[in-house]
Amino acid sequence: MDEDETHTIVVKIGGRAVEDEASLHRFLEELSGFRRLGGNGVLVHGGGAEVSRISRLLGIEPVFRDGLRITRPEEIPILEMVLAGRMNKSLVRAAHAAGIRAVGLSGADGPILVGEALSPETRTGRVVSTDPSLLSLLMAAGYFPILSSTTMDSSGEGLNINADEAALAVAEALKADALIFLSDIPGILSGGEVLSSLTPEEAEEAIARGIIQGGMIPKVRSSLRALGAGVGHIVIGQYTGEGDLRRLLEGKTGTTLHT
Ligand SMILES: Nc1ncnc2c1ncn2[C@@H]1O[C@H](COP(=O)(O)OP(=O)(O)O)[C@@H](O)[C@H]1O
Ligand SMILES: CC(=O)N[C@@H](CCC(=O)OP(=O)(O)O)C(=O)O
Repeated sequence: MDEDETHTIVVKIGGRAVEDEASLHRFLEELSGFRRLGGNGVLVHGGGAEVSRISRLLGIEPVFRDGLRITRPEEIPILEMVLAGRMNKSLVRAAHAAGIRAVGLSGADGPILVGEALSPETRTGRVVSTDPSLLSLLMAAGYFPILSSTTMDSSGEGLNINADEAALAVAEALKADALIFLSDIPGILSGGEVLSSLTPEEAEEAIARGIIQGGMIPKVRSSLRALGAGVGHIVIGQYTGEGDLRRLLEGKTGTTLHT
């Protein structure tokens, strides 16, 4: 990034990527450097695997369809405890340790994200409105927002939004220059190889053929919507070591989605 350019990036970090403490620390150090050069951004995090682990301890067997948790009302407090609580606060602490003035939020703060349930039987939702003004206010004051995807509907009832979809909504609302999905895989895999780029047509075909499955489906669908919304650069990949953030932003690693 040139020193006179201001870039706004949205990074979505998946739950399993957060658990790799050494990589997380290196990523936050590089993010801190990006901010010192004048870059802005928001970190949206997941944590679905940890939610499932705690749910099972409490006797609730998680149910997923096409990578989305089919959320029952009794799972909302667990989601809020794990995502808006433990995951969010541990990321905020790790970011401060890397020199980032982080502020932890959930989608319901502001509210940044308001959703609606996919059907009357579930508390899994889709985003219906995004207000980025709280995020912009914090960024303008030098803070770095770290956002969990838990939120609410228009009557204040808790709602579970997939973190990939929350990241898409934020990237769209902020008109971000780039949307980066950091996961536990180096990109979209086909036959064991990372695909360096993918068009919307190729992505839909890969979903239809079962090459893209489970948690990769919401990531790819959110990427395709971000492409349609004019987000400049969309990449799915992994952070393993110093320089990966720059390489992901330059499309030199991971899978870049393009038209
Ligand atoms: N074609 C594919 N390429 C890479 N990963 C895939 C693919 N299809 C399914 N996956 C699965 O998607 C997972 C990433 O999604 P998810 O578990 O939701 O991660 P995150 O927590 O980062 O959002 C990978 O670990 C992998 O198991
Ligand atoms: C509706 C839905 O699926 N919500 C997700 C929210 C967390 C998430 O997306 O976590 P990862 O990014 O780590 O997968 C869930 O309940 O698991």
